[in-house]
Amino acid sequence: MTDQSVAAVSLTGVDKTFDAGRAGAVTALSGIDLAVAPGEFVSLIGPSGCGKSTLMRLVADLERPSAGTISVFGKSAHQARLDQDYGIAFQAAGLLPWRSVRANVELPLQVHGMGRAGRAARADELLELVGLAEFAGHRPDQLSGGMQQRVAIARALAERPRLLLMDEPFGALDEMTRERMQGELVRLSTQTGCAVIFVTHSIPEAVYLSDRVVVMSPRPGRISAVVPIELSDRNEDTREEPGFFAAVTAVREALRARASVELS
Ligand SMILES: Nc1ncnc2c1ncn2[C@@H]1O[C@H](COP(=O)(O)OP(=O)(O)OP(=O)(O)O)[C@@H](O)[C@H]1O
Repeated sequence: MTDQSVAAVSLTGVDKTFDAGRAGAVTALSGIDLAVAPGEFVSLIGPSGCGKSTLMRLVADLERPSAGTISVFGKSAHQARLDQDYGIAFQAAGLLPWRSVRANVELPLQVHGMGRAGRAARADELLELVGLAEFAGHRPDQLSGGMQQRVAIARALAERPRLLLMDEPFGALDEMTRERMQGELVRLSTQTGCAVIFVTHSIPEAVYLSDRVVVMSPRPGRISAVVPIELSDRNEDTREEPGFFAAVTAVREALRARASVELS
């Protein structure tokens, strides 16, 4: 059972500076405070270079913060990575080219000792979900970029994680597939109660998916606004509803407000 009193992810006073050689130091993130509750869906949005991917990489323990603390379900980011407390779907699909699509999806289950029949059943279910059932026997390089991305999402979901870290996972998908995947992701996160941190450049996507949209600004990367999204439901009609447009406008204005401060 999930302990609701412990944040899924908590960042406190987090800074990240990169040493960029002769170009000097780059402050990618400064003073980041963010807590994501168990089961909460939070999107990160902001202009290119504002540190969205860096923030995700810190949570996933692929980078270390220069200052501040990060915890994942009350553990250090490092321990959470060792314990594989989350599923990851990042921009590059990161599939193993020599394994079939099915074997890629089964990989985390295999690593954790699940038997052959259980793995196969779960992989079938997930490949059905992402619309790739008939490609189970293909190698990743026989699929388009968007299809590879869907395999990566299926793999991230394989172990029913209580946290998903997703960095522009739908960026390479056509609009119709993207909307279908958004619907599936909402359904999945609601059904499984998993928390999600989701990086996107799309305002409507962030609004459709999220409980809160975190708006970031660059140089240095900071959180400039947090917009709560209060939609009663997410279904096929949601994108046509006045509440949806109002939320899109609120996020757009938060992004614009920041851009106009920078230009002035
Ligand atoms: N390994 C690194 N070494 C040096 N600088 C880096 C490194 N990784 C990121 N940066 C810098 O940190 C800043 C934030 O980069 P990051 O990729 O996190 O931004 P982003 O918001 O995800 O951008 P995008 O929307 O374009 O994907 C940028 O200025 C980038 O150049």
